[in-house]
Amino acid sequence: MRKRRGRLPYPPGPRAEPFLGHLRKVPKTYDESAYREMAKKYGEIIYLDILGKELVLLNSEKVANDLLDKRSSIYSDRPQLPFHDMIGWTDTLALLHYGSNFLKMRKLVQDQLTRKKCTLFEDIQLHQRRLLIQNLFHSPEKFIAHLKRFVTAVVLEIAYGRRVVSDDDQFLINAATIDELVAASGTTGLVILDFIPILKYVPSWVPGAWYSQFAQSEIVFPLLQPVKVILNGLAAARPIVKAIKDYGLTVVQQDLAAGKAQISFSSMHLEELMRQNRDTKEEVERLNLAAFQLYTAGGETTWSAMETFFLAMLIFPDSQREAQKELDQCVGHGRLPDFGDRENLPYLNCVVQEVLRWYPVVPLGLPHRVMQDDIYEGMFIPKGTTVIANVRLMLTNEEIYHDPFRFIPERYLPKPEGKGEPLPNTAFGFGRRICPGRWLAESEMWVAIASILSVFDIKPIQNAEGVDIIPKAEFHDSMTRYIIH
Ligand code: HEM
Repeated sequence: MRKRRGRLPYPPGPRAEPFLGHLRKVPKTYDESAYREMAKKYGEIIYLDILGKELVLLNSEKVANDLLDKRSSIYSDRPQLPFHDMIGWTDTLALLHYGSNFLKMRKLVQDQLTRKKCTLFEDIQLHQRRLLIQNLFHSPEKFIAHLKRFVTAVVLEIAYGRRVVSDDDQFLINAATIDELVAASGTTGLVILDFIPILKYVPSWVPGAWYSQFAQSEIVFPLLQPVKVILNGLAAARPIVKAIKDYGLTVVQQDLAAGKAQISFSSMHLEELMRQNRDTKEEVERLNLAAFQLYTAGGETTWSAMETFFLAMLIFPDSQREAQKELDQCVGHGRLPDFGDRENLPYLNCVVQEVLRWYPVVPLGLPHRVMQDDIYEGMFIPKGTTVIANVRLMLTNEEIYHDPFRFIPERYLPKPEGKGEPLPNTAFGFGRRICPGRWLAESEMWVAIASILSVFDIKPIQNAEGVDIIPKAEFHDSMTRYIIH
């Protein structure tokens, strides 16, 4: 353990090399078994220095809660993310630095998405799930597209009051472009890589370096092809992001002027600002970014979780049958489940939780940054350190979750039916940055999962010999995680 100028030690970690620090000691992509080994060796909190960038990895829920939750007042900043800055991404809530603008924008979003207020959006979800079921019935092979459309349509209607009516709706196209950008934040980092080739070796999970994984991948992002052709760089995406950011609120402003705006997050706040004569450029821009964040943060994450649900049902068919048995008993065959059934379907509720735990959508959470020097259990954590919660490790901790790599929904049921294991709340992050959309996400997942299982069996396709092809649980990691097809 190194000493900080002869005083308190940093948290433990591998031995560093001059200049490179721990660059060569950590795996290049997010290799969870390597980080598991590291955690076994060095413990709940690990210090790493990668080319002078100080990082602390938190490996247990206790330490994450102690720092990110209980000391939230100093652990709620985000690190500098130059590549995301280049595409004009860092003024959105999720990446915004802590400060008064963040607090105001966070309040706007959070107040709208409380557990209670989410019930206001149930009709939107019920309408969209009906379309989801119809779409799955007509073209089950396009289930990923249907899931994307479902989650995107829900958040779009909440944000802007616009109902998606066709697949070529401009809002859907914008959302798809944004999804690609989030995933490809890297490819476009090639510009920087050209200048500082050593960055290629920075592990892709290091915040701001997601690009390095994609720089070498062969993932194709069709909507972004023109961007790559023009400049092969992130900066070229900036005007696209700006245009998409402004699109939604402009539509709402036009609808309001024409007297045909539907009630939505944007219309309500805009009208309120106008009523109070507070519709300054700054306030309107904050609202614009908050609305934009609703559908960017709320789309890909929830869709990715739904995709994980399909995978789990293929690999663990017994859980599917158990949930269907419960649905048959409680809801019967004459109707689709609705939110009133939620409390009567304990097993199904556990399925939703287990999807969030089994393969968390954001396995390393979003990075936090400590705003002042701190001391934790005798260890020194310098101001400016990036703090990463290894959520995947926490949610597969054998001391908390038995047989953690298996999908076992009943683990959450009280004893003796279940094991009374804790719900995987850490999947939504920590402290003042905890996901404000968590109630909505769970509600969308619930209604989609309950409806799908009440009318369909999820089964694997078969090869020419009639043998089931069960996909592997393999994921791409970008900011969120999604399944390799
Ligand atoms: C299964 C679905 C979802 C998962 C797993 C998820 C997870 C997360 C995580 C891990 C964070 C970072 C928390 C931290 O920094 O400690 C986050 C932030 C955020 N999420 Fe979600 N999320 C989901 C759905 C949603 C939805 C539906 C919305 C809104 C409609 C949303 C809006 C946001 C926003 C605005 C932030 C940034 C908060 C901030 O930085 O203060 N999320 N989410």
